[in-house]
Amino acid sequence: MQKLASLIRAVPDFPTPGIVFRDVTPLLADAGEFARCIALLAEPWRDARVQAVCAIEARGFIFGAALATALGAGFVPLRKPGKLPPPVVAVDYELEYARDRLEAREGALRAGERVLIADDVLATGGTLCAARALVERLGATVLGASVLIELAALPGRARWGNAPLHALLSY
Ligand SMILES: O=P(O)(O)OC[C@H]1O[C@H](OP(=O)(O)OP(=O)(O)O)[C@H](O)[C@@H]1O
Ligand SMILES: Nc1ncnc2[nH]cnc12
Repeated sequence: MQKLASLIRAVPDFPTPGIVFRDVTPLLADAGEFARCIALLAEPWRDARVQAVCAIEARGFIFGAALATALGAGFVPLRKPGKLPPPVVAVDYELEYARDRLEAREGALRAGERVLIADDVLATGGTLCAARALVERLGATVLGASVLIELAALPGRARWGNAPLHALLSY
């Protein structure tokens, strides 16, 4: 885990003063560690019969799509506004440093489909909770969430509540 963690760069005061940005691009560029990271993310969900991984644009797509492949599940992108053609279903949310909206294709998930939500970073939890609301609005069942990094000083985990939440690294 130490090698993996060493490939995540901490960048102070980005994108705004006071934020320590966790840059995962060095990890993505390391073939062995990226593959190991996906295997470790998949591990707790191997027996969960995940049918679809829903991940959040943009960095969430990288981990979510690889995780879907590792779990033998489909992949459903939850996108920023104006990227998906209509009809879409939308949910508004707040970030650590911005405000945004998530959209999914109407009918992207089947009723009761077993969904794992994936993202790179859990900070305030606004994004992950918006993703859950969107998936539920589409009629699917949220099994839990998988993130690479949890920022433990922020209230993300508390906001997510009691549903399963797996984080590989905590800062
Ligand atoms: O827990 P929260 O406070 O909601 O923050 C976490 C979200 O913030 C980042 O996304 P960002 O909007 O910066 O987009 P990007 O993936 O397009 O870089 C990150 O990838 C998560 O999706
Ligand atoms: N501190 C942070 N680093 C990287 N991505 C983030 N998304 C929200 N907060 C973040």
